[in-house]
Amino acid sequence: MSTFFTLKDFFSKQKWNYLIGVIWLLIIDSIQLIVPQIFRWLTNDFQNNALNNKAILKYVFLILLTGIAIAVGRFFWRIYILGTSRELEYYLRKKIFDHLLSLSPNYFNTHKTGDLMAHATNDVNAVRMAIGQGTIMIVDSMFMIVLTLIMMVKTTNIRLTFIALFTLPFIVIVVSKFGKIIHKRFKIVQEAFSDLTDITQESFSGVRVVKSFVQENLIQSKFEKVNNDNLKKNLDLVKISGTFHPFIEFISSLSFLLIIFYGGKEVILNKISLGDFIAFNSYLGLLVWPMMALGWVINIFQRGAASMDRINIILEETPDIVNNPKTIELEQPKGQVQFKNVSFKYPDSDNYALKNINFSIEQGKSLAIIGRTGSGKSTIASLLLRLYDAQDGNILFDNIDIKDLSLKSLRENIGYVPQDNFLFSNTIAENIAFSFDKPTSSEKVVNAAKLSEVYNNIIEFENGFETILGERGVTLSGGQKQRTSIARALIKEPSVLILDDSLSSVDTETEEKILNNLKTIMDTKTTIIISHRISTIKDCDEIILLSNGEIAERGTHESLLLNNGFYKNLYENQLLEEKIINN
Ligand SMILES: Nc1ncnc2c1ncn2[C@@H]1O[C@H](COP(=O)(O)OP(=O)(O)OP(=O)(O)O)[C@@H](O)[C@H]1O
Repeated sequence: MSTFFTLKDFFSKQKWNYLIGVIWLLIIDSIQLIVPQIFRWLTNDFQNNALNNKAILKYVFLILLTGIAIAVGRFFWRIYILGTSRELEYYLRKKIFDHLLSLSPNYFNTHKTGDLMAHATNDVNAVRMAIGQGTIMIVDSMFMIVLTLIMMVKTTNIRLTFIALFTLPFIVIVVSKFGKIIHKRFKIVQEAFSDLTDITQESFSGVRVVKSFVQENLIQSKFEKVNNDNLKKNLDLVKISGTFHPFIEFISSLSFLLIIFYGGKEVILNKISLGDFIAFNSYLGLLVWPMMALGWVINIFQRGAASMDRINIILEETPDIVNNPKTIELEQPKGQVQFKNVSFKYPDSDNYALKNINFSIEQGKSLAIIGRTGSGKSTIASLLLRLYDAQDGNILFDNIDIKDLSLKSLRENIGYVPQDNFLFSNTIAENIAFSFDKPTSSEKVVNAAKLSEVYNNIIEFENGFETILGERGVTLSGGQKQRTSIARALIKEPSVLILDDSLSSVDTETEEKILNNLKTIMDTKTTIIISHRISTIKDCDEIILLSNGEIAERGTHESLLLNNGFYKNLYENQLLEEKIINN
């Protein structure tokens, strides 16, 4: 039960709904117990020749009335208990989603999206079933067992009731043995489903790569393997559930045999009336269902508990990057950035991605970071945004250690254009205005689009800024995506703008226009440009050249050329490339 402790807030909020539902359930159960009594009266009247038309009508009316009452009552307990379990589904999904959002980026490097999706769907469903259907069955079966036993003793005698209960201990043993196996197998089934969701998600996210490399067969066979594995694990579960239920049904129905034998004898010996015997059998019929329900409850609870275990693992995960107890908010940010002896290793990596990095950018100045692929350029941006924390050294924003700033304040003041330029399946306007909680003025959106030189492309689309992007709409070209991402960062009017290789798909003419636009709006702000192209960064106030995570060269474009180092080499190679292309 401690597995479900995570849901205590939900239960304390919803306890009244559950209580009302349970009360309705108990009322209906009690009404159900009247039905065998009606049969008993009817049989006894019949046996005593007291059954006339009026009596038959009375019994028909009574049966009808109990039928209606049961139907109405069932409606209410369904609404209160099953309705509340739907609320639980909503609550739990939101809790998982909100918690995942609070986790640091590294969590998502080590956990597959498909797996997380499976938790939010199948596992949440299994918990809902346990809390909804499971609760109904446990309350229902316990109450029915107790009341039915009382009615059985009252209708006949304690001896016959004990005989009817002969099978109960066997049921308890079978239930506990099977329960453990079901728990284990259901966990395995859920893991297999996670793998299935994962491969489906990955195959279709990468469908363009799959098609262009003509690897449909490879993906198909991978899917087939996982699908097959999922089938096998489900069949293992079905086998155990398939043995469990008939077994329980068989054991519980043995009671009927015993009662027909012993009860029949008591009728012959006139110890009980025929009416009593029929009512007793009806009660036994009522008892079989709760006994079987106990079996189902165990099955459903074990599945729910297995899924809750899996969900708890996510909910217990703590974010690596959190606010300090006392955080500072940036009041009037200037955008000064300083790296002091910063060294950093990615989690689970033995090598330093950055080693002893030192630089400082004053307000209104620009810094360029250049270097071979994998030299650590993007890592500098990630550290400044506190997507990771450096193991050594300090990073200062306006002379405050970024670990002392609130994450919100720090990130709100940085306009980041990431390398992957991810855009959501929303309208272009919504993508550009992504940093605003409320809809922002279209004038701001248009202005940002003009500054990033994507405006003319957007207005050419039939729906302009209202064009929907992604799976449900238009696919932008690489350059259009990059410029839309730049607009998304510029609209924030950030104190620090980071362009991470954000002009690589833009032609040099457009690049120049964008850089000129930036010069005017960023004159009092800080710009960090990460690039492979020297044409993008040559006008920056300082350029640092990274090599294997270390600053190998630094200076202005002119001073670096005089250095005769790797930078000059790179510049000459790029000039040569340009010449070849232009010829
Ligand atoms: N999440 C991560 N976990 C482990 N290692 C990582 C991670 N991200 C990057 N690295 C490694 O850190 C090093 C620096 O990566 P980084 O992305 O900063 O390079 P970069 O200079 O920006 O490269 P590029 O020009 O290709 O974008 C690389 O060796 C890379 O493999």
